[in-house]
Amino acid sequence: MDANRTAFDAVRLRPRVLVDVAEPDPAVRLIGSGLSVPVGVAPTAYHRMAHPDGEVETARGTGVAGALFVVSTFASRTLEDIAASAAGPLWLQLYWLRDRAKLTRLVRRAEAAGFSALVLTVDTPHLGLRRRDLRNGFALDPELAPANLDDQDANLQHQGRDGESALARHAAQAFDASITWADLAWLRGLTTLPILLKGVLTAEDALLAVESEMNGVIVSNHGGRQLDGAVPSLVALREVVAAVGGRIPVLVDGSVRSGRDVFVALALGARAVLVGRPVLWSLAVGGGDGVADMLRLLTREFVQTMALTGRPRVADIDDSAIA
Ligand SMILES: Cc1cc2nc3c(=O)[nH]c(=O)nc-3n(C[C@H](O)[C@H](O)[C@H](O)COP(=O)(O)O)c2cc1C
Ligand SMILES: CCCCC(=O)C(=O)O
Repeated sequence: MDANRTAFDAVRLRPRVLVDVAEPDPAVRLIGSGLSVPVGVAPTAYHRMAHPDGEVETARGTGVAGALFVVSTFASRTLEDIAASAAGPLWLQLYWLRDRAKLTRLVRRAEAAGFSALVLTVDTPHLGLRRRDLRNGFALDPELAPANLDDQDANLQHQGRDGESALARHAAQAFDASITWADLAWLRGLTTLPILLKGVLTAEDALLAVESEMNGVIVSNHGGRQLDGAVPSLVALREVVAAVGGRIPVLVDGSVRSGRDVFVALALGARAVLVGRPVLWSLAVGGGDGVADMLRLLTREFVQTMALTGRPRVADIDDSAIA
């Protein structure tokens, strides 16, 4: 997690001057959707831990800011309720469940509710070793549950033995850790929605994603929550962008905390970024309005960086903008 942040801080900008920057334009199109800014909400579980109305508020605030919302498999509100309060594009993040009938139902509901892409998270065959969750015996509040999995039997609300995390126990029960590249054909055949792979950190896997007819990759080390010591996502971005060679969009997440960071990611070849923890913090503080404020702050900072680097259009942002 620290290395993700350090990688952003290490980048320096090369501003060009005497360029007409009277009206920088931060808007983009991404996988068929128009966005006011190349930013999306990263999938994070259980937004009702941060706000009583959970993902419904996140969707409202994200729509106000003209950004994208990637809804987690572990959303704590139904896909239908989230869609009803969304004013912008929604994508659904998937974990590959052992129960393929359940996975299929999730995809069908996303299609029916108007979700416009799927994001398969591939860095979590098992949950990472999260020592704090083990020490505090992490379990969900009895009020909370994964609203889209009909998993009443999941025992997520029950603390287990000392040193056990209910999340890790549930992941071990529910996730299929045996899937390989060959299994992607099944998902590809299930739906016509675009599919992106989240959690790619190498050129080799990015090439396999292209060969597997995936529609995008999200370069991510899961915010440092999975493989401790993995390469920072901003560093991995360079080799992934080079390998993909513009054939499919590359997104990145991990410690994006300002509009300058958004600019840096785009200069290194990302088409958009996802933001995780700041969404939960702003949701806890101010609900949907808090999320909208945070995303508009990122947008203002991004526009400011475009102006002061002399790159008034998103298409002008390339690696000539960084030292
Ligand atoms: C509390 C929390 C829950 C998360 N839940 C999910 C999830 O359900 N699915 C997923 O693909 N990633 C999940 N992630 C990872 C995020 O999507 C993202 O990759 C990571 O947080 C990096 O972004 P950040 O540094 O801006 O937080 C979670 C991250 C956090 C902090
Ligand atoms: C069982 C997975 C929980 C959500 C997740 O991906 C995370 O906590 O990072």
